[in-house]
Amino acid sequence: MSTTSKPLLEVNGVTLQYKTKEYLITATYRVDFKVYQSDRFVLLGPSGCGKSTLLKAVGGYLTPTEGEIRLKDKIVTMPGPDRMMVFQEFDQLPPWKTVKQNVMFPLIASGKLKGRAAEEKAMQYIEKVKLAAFANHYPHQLSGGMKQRVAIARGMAMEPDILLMDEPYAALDALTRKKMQDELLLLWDDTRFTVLFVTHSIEEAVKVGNRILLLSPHPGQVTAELNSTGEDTRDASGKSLSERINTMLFEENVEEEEEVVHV
Ligand SMILES: Nc1ncnc2c1ncn2[C@@H]1O[C@H](COP(=O)(O)OP(=O)(O)OP(=O)(O)O)[C@@H](O)[C@H]1O
Repeated sequence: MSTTSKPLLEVNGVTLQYKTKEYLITATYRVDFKVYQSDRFVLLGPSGCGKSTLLKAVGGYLTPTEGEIRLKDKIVTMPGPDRMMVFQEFDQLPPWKTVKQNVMFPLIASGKLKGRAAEEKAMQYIEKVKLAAFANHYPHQLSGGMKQRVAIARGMAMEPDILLMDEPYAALDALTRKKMQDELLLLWDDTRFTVLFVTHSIEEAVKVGNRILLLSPHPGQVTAELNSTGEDTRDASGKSLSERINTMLFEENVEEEEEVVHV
């Protein structure tokens, strides 16, 4: 990330609400952050602080009540191929499609490419994630880490500006989760994609992110923004980054009732 370059994604004073006839829930309140090219930007905060809601808004599935979201200076108003969501649980790859067919699918479904061109583009990204030898395999023949690479290749083949990942490892056991995080970082070393990553694990945020945005409990507001080297380094006072984050997130928190305003 270079602060002198222009941000890729800007979230400016974004308030997000869920409104129905019966209720109004404020999920985030006036959130600001900027994501730069090749950032691994993590949204971190307790359950219910609005991380997924923010990601949905960046994806264009939800319109801010207040503020704006800009991608390459253009206001986000709807979903688009410039923002690809990498789905939670990589078993969502259709099992009846081969690796190549899985990666080709969004290219064809979106009308971006057809036939041979779609196949070539898919193969280009399958090679990037080092799965060329498995292009004709089916998802059940792959390890979890390989499935993750297919899911990322599928997102990257669309050549989006940013990949969106919502708690991708939440359902995994600790060992598999660690492996998947390592795989993601290796892949990032090779390709330098930009990713906006949601988690509520401090450990995961410190490892996966180069920048971490801390959100307060419901409704989510920015508490702090921190850099991470990937190591849980100690500062001059002897406190590790994860300890400092833990203090910032939880020290003064009292368990709060969800704020539901009946209208
Ligand atoms: N579709 C919805 N309709 C109404 N309220 C919703 C909806 N989705 C989320 N919310 C509410 O918005 C708030 C933020 O939810 P969100 O899922 O964004 O939080 P989160 O930080 O991603 O939580 P978690 O870590 O548990 O996934 C919560 O109070 C939640 O109950």
